[in-house]
Amino acid sequence: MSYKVVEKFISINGEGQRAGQLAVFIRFAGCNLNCSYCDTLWANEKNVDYEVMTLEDIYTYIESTGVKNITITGGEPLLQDNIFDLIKVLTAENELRLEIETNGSVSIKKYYEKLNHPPSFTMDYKLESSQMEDKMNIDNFNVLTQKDTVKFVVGDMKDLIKVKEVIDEYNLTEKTNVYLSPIYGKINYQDMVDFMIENKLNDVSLQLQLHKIIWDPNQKGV
Ligand SMILES: C[S@@+](CC[C@H](N)C(=O)[O-])C[C@H]1O[C@@H](n2cnc3c(N)ncnc32)[C@H](O)[C@@H]1O
Ligand SMILES: Nc1nc2[nH]cc(C(=O)O)c2c(=O)[nH]1
Ligand code: SF4
Ligand SMILES: [Mg+2]
Repeated sequence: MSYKVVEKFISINGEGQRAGQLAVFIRFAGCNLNCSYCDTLWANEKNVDYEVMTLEDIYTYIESTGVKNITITGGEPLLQDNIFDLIKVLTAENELRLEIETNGSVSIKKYYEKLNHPPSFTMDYKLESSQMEDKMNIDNFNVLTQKDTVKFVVGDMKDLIKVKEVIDEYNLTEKTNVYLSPIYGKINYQDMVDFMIENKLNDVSLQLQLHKIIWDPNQKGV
């Protein structure tokens, strides 16, 4: 079994429930979507340079870092051949905490049905600004748990209004964690907080991508 890895690195997680904590990142090549704002489009290009790694190579690398939080991302990691096997191995280790960044278009059901300890999914709900909203697999909302997160990456007021509608329609804050994150450089943070106040968005967390504040926002490998 082999995987197309475009980068692997240690950093702090800049996003999600474990933001600020050390994490080891494995980024896979290729994606089925083409979000208007994607900050890793390079990883989705057909001729991107990648390292072929076996399951054992990835496991050995992760173990060698001594870091317990693992983030698997991309690209769209769930489309990587044999990704189920890698997730199975990494979730079988009690002391590791696996987080998967996924784009909301791929079914995550089988991970709940077949694994004793499913990973934590951070699943985007792509809004109009992304131009990918019609690709969402809404069925995923039925399987998410308190370990998971739905993330809305917002670019404007219209996106924010939709966020509230989707949260209400699917009772998302009762099922799972809900995060709001700005498209980098696109929307004023204070306008987002004002919207949260005006609409009583309880149980929703505003998230700024820490790594884009700490490092150059275009820097890879951080
Ligand atoms: C690069 S994606 C890879 C994983 C998966 N394809 C997805 O979209 O969730 C990782 C996360 O970065 C977010 N992201 C990408 N570009 C962004 C940007 N310009 N500003 C804020 N978040 C961004 C995505 O929405 C997603 O939550
Ligand atoms: N530091 C850091 N944290 C992250 N959390 C999720 C990331 C991603 O690209 O999926 C990411 C990333 O690219 N860098
Ligand atoms: S789904 Fe993720 S990797 Fe794919 S284009 Fe959108 S943000 Fe980029
Ligand atoms: Mg990123």
